[in-house]
Amino acid sequence: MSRLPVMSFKRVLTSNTSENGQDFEPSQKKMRMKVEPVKPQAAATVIGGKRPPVAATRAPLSKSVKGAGAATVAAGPSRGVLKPSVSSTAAKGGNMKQPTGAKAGGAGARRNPWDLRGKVSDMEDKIQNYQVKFKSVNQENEVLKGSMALSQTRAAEMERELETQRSQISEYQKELQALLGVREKLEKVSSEFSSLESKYKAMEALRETQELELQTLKITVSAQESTVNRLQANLRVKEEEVTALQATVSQQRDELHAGEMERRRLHNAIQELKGNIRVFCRVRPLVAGGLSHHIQLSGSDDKSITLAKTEESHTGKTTDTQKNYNFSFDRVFGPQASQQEVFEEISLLVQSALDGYNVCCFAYGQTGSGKTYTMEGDEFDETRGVIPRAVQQIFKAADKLAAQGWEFTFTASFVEIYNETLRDLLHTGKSVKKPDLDIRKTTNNEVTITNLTYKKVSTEDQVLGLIALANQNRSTAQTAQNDRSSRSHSVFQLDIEGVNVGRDVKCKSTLCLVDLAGSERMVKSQSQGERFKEMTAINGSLSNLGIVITALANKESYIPYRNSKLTYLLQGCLGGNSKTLMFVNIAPEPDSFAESLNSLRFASKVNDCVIGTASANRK
Ligand SMILES: Nc1ncnc2c1ncn2[C@@H]1O[C@H](COP(=O)(O)OP(=O)(O)OP(=O)(O)O)[C@@H](O)[C@H]1O
Repeated sequence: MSRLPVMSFKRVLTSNTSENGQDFEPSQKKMRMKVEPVKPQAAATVIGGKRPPVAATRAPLSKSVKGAGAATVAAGPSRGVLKPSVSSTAAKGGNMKQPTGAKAGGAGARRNPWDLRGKVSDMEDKIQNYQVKFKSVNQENEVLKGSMALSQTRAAEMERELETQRSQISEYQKELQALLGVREKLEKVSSEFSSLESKYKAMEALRETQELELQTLKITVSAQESTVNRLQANLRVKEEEVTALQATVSQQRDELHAGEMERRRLHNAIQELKGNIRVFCRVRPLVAGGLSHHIQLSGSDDKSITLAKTEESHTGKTTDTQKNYNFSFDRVFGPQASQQEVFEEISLLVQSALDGYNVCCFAYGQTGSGKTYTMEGDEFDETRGVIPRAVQQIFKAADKLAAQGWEFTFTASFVEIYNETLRDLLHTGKSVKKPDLDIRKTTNNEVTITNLTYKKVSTEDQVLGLIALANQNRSTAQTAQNDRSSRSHSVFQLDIEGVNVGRDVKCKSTLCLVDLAGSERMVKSQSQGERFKEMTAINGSLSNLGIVITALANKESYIPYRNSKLTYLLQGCLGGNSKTLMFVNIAPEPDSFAESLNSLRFASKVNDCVIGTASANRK
């Protein structure tokens, strides 16, 4: 601040004062007139913007220092204006000695070079003037210092205020931060809210859809309820009908059962009328074809057979005599009779087996007469024999009876009797030594064979499989011992057990199908050694069969069943509680005449027997 007067001083000299002092121009009076109205505002502008305090202090200063000086110094650019002020002061003060020449010369007049005193006087005026000015500046400086102190105080106050405001701003910033956090939360909440709102809208839409569906469902349910009501009403009607039908069914079942029992009774009565032992004769066709002349079958019925033998006259003088041997049986089948025809007659007895009666069917005749063909037949359907057909009938009938509440179990066995020794034809073991078979009687007086294979069967095929196995076992033995099958009896047994739980009825029976050994007489075969033994055994068992049947027919107290394995084994199927069918097979060749006659005689004896009334094994 203190440089101002110095600078101002020099400059005033430089710019406005010429070497020759021309700054004291005649127009200085005009200049002073211009300076006087300097306003405080101008000073305020120069000081630099802190207007209010400075303005307040400058007003008095302007008065004491003649305002124009102060204003001139402060204004700077108005330096030239100072000259008139000084001139004015000098003029007023009258201290300045006006050079005579100047006075004489008036304004703009220069002192003469020689007017040194005038010049000195001018210089002294100038110095005085500057001193005044210096004082004024000093005063102004002081004022400015005071102003500056005030300004500093003010600045300190403002600093404090600023600090206060800063701290307030900091507070505000914190609050702003907090508010920003709040705003963030608010935004989050807002977005959640909008998400929830959209969810709500979706839920609302769903609810509306579901309400619609509910309405539809209600309508459907209502429709279904009425349907259910209608159906329930129908159901009640149907239930009543079912109850009535059940009563009818029950009644019809009773009637059916009664009918079935009646059928069995009548069937049995018919069988009894036919005789519990029946004999069928079957003549095999000639191997070479054509007709046999010595066998005559009745054309009127199917029950008679005549063996005619023409005896030549020993002397040749008389005519040859023909001797006829007439036999009649329950049925005689000629060479043309099919397996089916033959079986139709037997099927009634097979039915009896299912009804609970023991049934025994055996084929008797000389070797090659057709016993095996009759009992087993061969593999073709139409030539199947009695055993496969009987098995088929039994399983079919059992299936039908199942509808009436009957349940059946079947057990099959196949045994061979050779030389009074039993052999299990269903044995499948590999051991060379076969277990000994022995005929025993159970506590129920039933005949059973120890160690024999008893197979449970439930289908026809299973039984056919067993028959095939039996034949295989027989043929194996046959190769070891020539023509063994002709000299052994084979006995197929099917044990049948039936139960009708609903009716509390049970039945039990055995179907026994026997292919007997060849019945040749010993005389003809002229057997010796092993063959003699075989023939003895065969003849023994066959003759014992005849004896047993005769004893049964005569109702003898003792029946010699145990005299042979065959009769012992067939004990259950022969006698009072059984139905017996005997096939007598005849070979049609002329050289078999004697054997045929022998067979027919044996069969005739059997045919004459009337075995007591059979009773079903019912419980
Ligand atoms: N009714 C028949 N129709 C056609 N062929 C028959 C008839 N009877 C038997 N045969 C045939 O005669 C032959 C002898 O019959 P089969 O073997 O049945 O006699 P078999 O009495 O059982 O003899 P074996 O005592 O040796 O067993 C067989 O080839 C058989 O096919």
